[in-house]
Amino acid sequence: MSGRGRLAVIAAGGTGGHMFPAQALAERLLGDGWRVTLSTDERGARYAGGFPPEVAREIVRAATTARGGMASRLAAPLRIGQGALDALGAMRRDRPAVVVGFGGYPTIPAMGAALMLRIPRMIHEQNGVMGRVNRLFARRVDRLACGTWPTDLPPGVSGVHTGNPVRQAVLDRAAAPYAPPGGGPLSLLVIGGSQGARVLSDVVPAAVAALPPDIRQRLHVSHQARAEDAARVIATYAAAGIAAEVQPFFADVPDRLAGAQVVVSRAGASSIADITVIGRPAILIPFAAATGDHQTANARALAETGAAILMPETVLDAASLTRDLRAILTDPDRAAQMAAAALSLGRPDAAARLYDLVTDLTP
Ligand SMILES: CC(=O)N[C@H]1[C@@H](OP(=O)(O)OP(=O)(O)OC[C@H]2O[C@@H](n3ccc(=O)[nH]c3=O)[C@H](O)[C@@H]2O)O[C@H](CO)[C@@H](O)[C@@H]1O
Repeated sequence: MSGRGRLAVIAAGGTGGHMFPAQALAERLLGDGWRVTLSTDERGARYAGGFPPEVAREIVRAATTARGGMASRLAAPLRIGQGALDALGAMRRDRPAVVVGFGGYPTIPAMGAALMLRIPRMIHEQNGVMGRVNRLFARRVDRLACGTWPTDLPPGVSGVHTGNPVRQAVLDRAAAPYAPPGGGPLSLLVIGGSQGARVLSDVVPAAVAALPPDIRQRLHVSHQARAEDAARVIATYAAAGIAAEVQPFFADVPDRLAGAQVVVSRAGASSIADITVIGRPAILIPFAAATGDHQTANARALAETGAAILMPETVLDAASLTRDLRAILTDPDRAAQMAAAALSLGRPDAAARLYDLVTDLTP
């Protein structure tokens, strides 16, 4: 095994969008004999439940200067500095062979410490527009791996396209045969990223309730909704006689994706990676306020190949969504073509490519 017990520190934080690709690389490294430490903050640790238990956790102090009230913004540099000291101490002690950052403020301490100690370093950018922290380190790393092609790489910086790595549970369903919508049961999956999306709870149940009765009667909806939105989502589906499961986070999304005839989703990088690796038709509603509108950039490739319908939030309403859902659910040929187009964009080898970059850096 080429890892031979060497240590890789994986730094990720903020949302699941950073944590899930990090998990995919961690799974791969462990499988090849590496030891892995996850460096994150308390918020990031909430999304680390799926990491293999062999992965050690290093919870660092972290903060953001981009959000929050004035007092927390002013205190942020101090907290980041404390976090960097935590990370520096841990790295002096453990001497990792490589540090890989996946973006988010909690990666600043680990990436900064690796820079100071001249430990080989790499970042992975998931989106079509770079995140702030990855941009900060883009010139100070040995490799920049890209999930898609960022439109705003800093001048003189070149990236390596790896795709966005997906978790093993997604790989286990990769290219699972698609059952186009026919006369039998129909399944719709609604996901709003790792935190759920209020707008999907505002619009999707009403759109589904307006589908023709013969579709509604055969439909099962899995709808991820924030806890505060769940009651009204459940009530709308129930009033329309639609079988629906509503949860704040589905732990078995790969299975639900594999079983879906159509998916309504935000256009976060991992959601798109999952949809394309398994290969399902999608209606994508990018989060308009994402940094640099990167979700629209993420969704564009799917829309351009006919894998997905891209519906900007500005034009989103229940009637448009009903129209598009109906178009897919009543046209098996089109649905099958969309599923095949999605699959053609999937990168099931992304974790392996990322892993190859790690081993290149650590001969
Ligand atoms: C609001 C926001 O700024 N989101 C950003 C965040 O993504 P965010 O954390 O929202 O989500 P992503 O779409 O990248 O990933 C969500 C992951 O959670 C999974 N899932 C989702 C719902 C569920 O019930 N169960 C489940 O397992 C999805 O299948 C996917 O694997 O980081 C991403 C990567 O930098 C960005 O592209 C997103 O724009």
